[in-house]
Amino acid sequence: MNNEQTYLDSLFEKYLHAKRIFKHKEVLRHSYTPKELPHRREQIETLAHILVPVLKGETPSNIFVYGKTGTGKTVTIKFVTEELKKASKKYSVPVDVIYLNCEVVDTQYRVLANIVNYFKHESGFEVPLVGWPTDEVYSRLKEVIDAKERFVIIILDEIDKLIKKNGDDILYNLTRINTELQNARVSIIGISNDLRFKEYLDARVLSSLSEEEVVFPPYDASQLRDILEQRAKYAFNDGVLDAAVIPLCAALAAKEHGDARKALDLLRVSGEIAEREGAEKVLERHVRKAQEKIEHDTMEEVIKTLPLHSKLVLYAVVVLDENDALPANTGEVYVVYKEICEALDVEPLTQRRVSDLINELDMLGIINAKVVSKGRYGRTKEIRLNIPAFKVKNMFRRDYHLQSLLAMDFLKQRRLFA
Ligand SMILES: Nc1ncnc2c1ncn2[C@@H]1O[C@H](COP(=O)(O)OP(=O)(O)OP(=O)(O)O)[C@@H](O)[C@H]1O
Repeated sequence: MNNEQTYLDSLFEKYLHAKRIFKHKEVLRHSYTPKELPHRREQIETLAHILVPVLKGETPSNIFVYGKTGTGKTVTIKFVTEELKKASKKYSVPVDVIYLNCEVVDTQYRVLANIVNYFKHESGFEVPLVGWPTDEVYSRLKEVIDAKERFVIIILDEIDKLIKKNGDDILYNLTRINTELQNARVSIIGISNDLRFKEYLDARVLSSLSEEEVVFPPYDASQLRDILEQRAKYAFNDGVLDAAVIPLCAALAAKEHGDARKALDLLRVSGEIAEREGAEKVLERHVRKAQEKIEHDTMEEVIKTLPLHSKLVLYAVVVLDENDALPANTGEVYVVYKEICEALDVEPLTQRRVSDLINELDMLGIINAKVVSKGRYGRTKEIRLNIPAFKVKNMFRRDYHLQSLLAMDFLKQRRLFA
């Protein structure tokens, strides 16, 4: 009882008196827009040069922006368009900037409706997010935009998601819209981290979207270090970061195609781990732990969102692993997969489809499916699990279908390998 009391007395004390690691943690969040963007001067200048005609009352070119994930495309475009808005006030040129993330706003209808609704305070009406004929929303859009002389810049972030799902009609319409307007002028900025997406565009649409192209190359380790240092100044208390921390976060993120988001996540999570431990300083070992945690969380997210049959195939691999039967070939995985389907009363897919799902799991890095030559017996796949089986099972515990398999202790019931 006494011990318990002492423990409870200090439950909050130890956290209360722990040295505070963060000064302003929100500075490390994705939603924060920094005031300076190290190593993006060239892209900022190029964009400013393309957009400056607005201030002289001329229509700027459409822009296609591309580069790998975490290379600062979104933050830079937001930064430059924000500056443009400030400058436009000085020169009394009305400019509206509409930012749409096409991962969320993912149909032609929604894009058009969101643009119409951006002006709702001015126009006094709103389009429902479903239900109207698309043509009608498009007519409304022209009407509200053209209500006065102005420049409207429409930013379509993750534009590839929209086009792959719906085709390029929307871009065809939006890039031609100026011919149908009297007063307003529209420019499009499309952002993508998938270059191949250009193949989805009709040649005419592509040439109007890419009147100007701006490329965002990946950051190297030393550039990432500068970015982290600049953010860390505001985010952490003085002297709490060990000298090795920022270089390590930068080096780890540079290994993965120079992703600034990854570098910032590593730094933030390292700080959080140190804080939870009640440590005085963030050290190299906190970064290592942070990396493990982030990898685990990302994998968990990927596994959680797999379609049912991919989960069942993965579960079959886990069963084989727990029975020391890995590496296995596709046929062996298929046998266990079919048993699992039977136990769940789910119609199994064909072995061919399952073989495709195995390839997908391999591409996601969850399993490893290596093709090996078996001499005159031809080629076969050797399938292994890339994550410890118990971790996959822990992730599955929150899944409705797999919960029931775990509950019936399918692994033990299975006598084939016992
Ligand atoms: N030069 C920079 N200076 C400071 N922070 C940066 C810089 N570049 C990127 N960041 C930060 O890195 C994170 C990722 O940047 P951003 O979202 O702009 O990348 P992106 O290229 O649009 O990625 P995605 O294609 O995945 O959307 C953000 O938190 C952003 O603030």
